[in-house]
Amino acid sequence: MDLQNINFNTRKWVRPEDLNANGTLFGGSLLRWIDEEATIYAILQMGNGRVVTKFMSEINFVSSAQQGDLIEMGLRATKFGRTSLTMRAEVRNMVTRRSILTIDRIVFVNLGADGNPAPHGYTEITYDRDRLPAEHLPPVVSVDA
Ligand SMILES: CCCCCCCCCCCCCCCC(=O)SCCNC(=O)CCNC(=O)[C@H](O)C(C)(C)COP(=O)(O)OP(=O)(O)OC[C@H]1O[C@@H](n2cnc3c(N)ncnc32)[C@H](O)[C@@H]1OP(=O)(O)O
Repeated sequence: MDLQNINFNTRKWVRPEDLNANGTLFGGSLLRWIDEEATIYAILQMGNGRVVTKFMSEINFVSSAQQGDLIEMGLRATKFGRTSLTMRAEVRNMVTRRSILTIDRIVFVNLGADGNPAPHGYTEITYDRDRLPAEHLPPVVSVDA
């Protein structure tokens, strides 16, 4: 994976409650963190609080992390579709830079107020917060409700 262009933003300290029975970082904790990080990234890129995870390619748990390790999560948009955004993810040890996890493709879909895919209108990455929504959105109203 080309790491040159990945931005590493959020850092985490591996705590006792994040460990599995082997005493290393629990994969479920890692996936929860990366999913949240990726969702925020998708909101920032597509300028909409109403986005959903559509697809994740295979997850490679490259190496484990130990209690007390500092890790950092990196994401980069790789494709702007009409209603979707594809990104790649990498988690690494902040000190040694050893790779911990990679996901080649995470796809998010931008939704309209009706809960259906809607064009987001973007084709380029923003490195700023210019697309960040200013307000929370009401929940999607289902026509079946
Ligand atoms: C004060 C400030 C406030 C700021 C504001 C903050 C708000 C803070 C909000 C927090 C927000 C939390 C967000 C939580 C994030 C979840 O937890 S999401 C939960 C898990 N995900 C889900 O529940 C999604 C369930 N799936 C679905 O609802 C439907 O599949 C979807 C997403 C509506 C898509 O439906 P669909 O029929 O597949 O749609 P379709 O038009 O065929 O495809 C749409 C796009 O997806 C692509 N696609 C479809 N299938 C695939 C596939 N298998 N692989 C790759 N791409 C695919 C298509 O190519 C298309 O892309 P484009 O070519 O348009 O770019």
